[in-house]
Amino acid sequence: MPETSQAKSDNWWLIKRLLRLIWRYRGNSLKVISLQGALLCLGLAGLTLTGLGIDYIHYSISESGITEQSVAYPAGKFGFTVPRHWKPMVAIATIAAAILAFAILRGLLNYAYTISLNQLVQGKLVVDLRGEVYERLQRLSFRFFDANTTGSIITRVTSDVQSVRLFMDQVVIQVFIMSVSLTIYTLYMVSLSPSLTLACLATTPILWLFTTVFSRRIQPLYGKNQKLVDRLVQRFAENLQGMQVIKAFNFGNDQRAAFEKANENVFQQQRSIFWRVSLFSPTVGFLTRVNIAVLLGFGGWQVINGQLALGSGLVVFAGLLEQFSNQVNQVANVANSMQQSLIGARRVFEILDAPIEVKDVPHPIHRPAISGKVSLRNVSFAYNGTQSVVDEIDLEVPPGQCVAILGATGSGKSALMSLIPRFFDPQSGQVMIDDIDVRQLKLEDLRRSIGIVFQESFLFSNTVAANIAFGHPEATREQIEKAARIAAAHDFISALPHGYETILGENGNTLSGGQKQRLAIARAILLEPPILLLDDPTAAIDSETEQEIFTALDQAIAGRTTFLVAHRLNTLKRADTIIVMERGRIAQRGSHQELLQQRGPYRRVAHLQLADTGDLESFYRKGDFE
Ligand SMILES: Nc1ncnc2c1ncn2[C@@H]1O[C@H](COP(=O)(O)OP(=O)(O)OP(=O)(O)O)[C@@H](O)[C@H]1O
Repeated sequence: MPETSQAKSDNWWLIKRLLRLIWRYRGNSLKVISLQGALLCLGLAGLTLTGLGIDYIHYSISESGITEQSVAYPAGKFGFTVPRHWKPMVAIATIAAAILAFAILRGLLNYAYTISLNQLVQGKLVVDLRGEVYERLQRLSFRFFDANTTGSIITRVTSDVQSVRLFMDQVVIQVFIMSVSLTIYTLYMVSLSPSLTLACLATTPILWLFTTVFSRRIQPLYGKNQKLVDRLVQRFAENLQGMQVIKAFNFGNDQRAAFEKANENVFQQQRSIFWRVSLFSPTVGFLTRVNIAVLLGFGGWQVINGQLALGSGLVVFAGLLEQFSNQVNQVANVANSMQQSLIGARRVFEILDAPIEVKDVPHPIHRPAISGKVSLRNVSFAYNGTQSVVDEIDLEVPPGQCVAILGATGSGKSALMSLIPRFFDPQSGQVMIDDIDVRQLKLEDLRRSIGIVFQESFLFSNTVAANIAFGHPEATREQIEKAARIAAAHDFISALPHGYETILGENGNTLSGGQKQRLAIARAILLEPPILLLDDPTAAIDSETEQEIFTALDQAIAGRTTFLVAHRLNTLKRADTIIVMERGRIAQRGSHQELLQQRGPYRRVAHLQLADTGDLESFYRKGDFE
């Protein structure tokens, strides 16, 4: 398909989708549109009364002989008339009072309209849509987050959702109001003078043409603008997260310059949009003003020749034309909002439509109690679908056993572990728990049976207790403290100013690395899961604290199937089985003693560490090595 027709059909698809979305709010939209309808009627009534008033004054002047021209008694429109027996001042005061009453009513209705519209778009549409996007983000797999930057995701949930709102209030409702009012104004004008209507509206087709060209030109600019904003937000978020590195490497000025550049790019892009929009609105304004000149010339001539009444004819016509022009002027805003909302909507729908790769099968197996047997059968996995980072792995772990994983960085240890809680699904082979393929197990049951501690753990800006009970808010204080004791965290928590109720800073930045990891361990073991995944939890911790944690963890590991990524011999020795990974494959497997007896990577690592600590000789003396 050529690019333009592809873009056109894309836009149509988006518009249809947006209309379906808005259809959900038809009740409230109808209320808003009805209020606008009432405002339109009141406006017309006020205008008609003004025309009647002027005609009546004109008539009264001619009757009193101030002017020689004879004027016909004003004919009422829409039933508005002045009874012939009324005194002139009474009639004029009554008309003025009626105009005032309509104006007050209009003001009140306008207020109701603004409130209803705001409730509809901000209180309903935006809130619902944001909720849906958030909900979807929770269910999307890690692959989505690898492919999209945090900055882009944040702008989609914030400003792009607001752009979708524009489609409702600035496009759909506006177009509806515009079509109805333009039709009514045109009919009213035709009823007053068909020839004057034709003359005054002659410029309208040029206006439509101009608007179409404008829309086509502006849309790609909005698209580019969103991308630049994404980049700006991303840079900002990274700067905040990496503040420590920036300061440590004295890179503040360069980062500031880079940020300013991104900021400038957004500004330049917005300026180029602003230039076009600023040029478009006055041009449309000028075209509509041409009509007013025509009205004065041609309409004035009709009044002088007695073909048109002064008030209910020319003045009302002028009022209608003014309203007509105001509505047509909105075309520029509508076209602008339309392009903005289509760009935003496309980005929001990209999230709502992103495939949920890891999800429950239609009738998943419900297993609240799992014994913890884990089997991997010929499992291969590639992040990108082609290059395996886990390659044909077979592993059988009976319930309650501890498997330690050793391997060089990038050998696939984390990738292997991430297949057990289904952070990813393997391309081939099966991961089984209690002899059930994890893809058949209810995802909630699966994740509930697994406690995980990552290399670096994220803590929320909440209390210590809430962080430990994260994911299990129903946990009692007793359970929380028990988990903290097992993770050797109770003592330092008790020493905090408010103990378990101490509020942590963002990502627990008021704690040390070791303290954070201990909270993460407490969080993982809180509900005593049958399976524990410990992905090098002490990587960033000194060996003394590591020993302290692992001594405490012995109690947690006992009786649970545990996968433990570790590098230090003292930790590895605790495992029933050790597997050594190399480029996604298991290069060696066995117990500590068995592996020490074999030539291979494990023995090399052991050798190096023992030499480092000065224990190598004593090992040889004890005959641990061949
Ligand atoms: N999200 C990802 N997308 C694509 N490739 C990835 C992703 N995460 C890791 N990789 C790559 O997959 C391979 C295995 O990574 P993995 O994190 O499993 O290694 P690891 O053994 O746990 O390393 P480390 O000890 O450094 O944590 C590496 O080559 C890595 O570059």
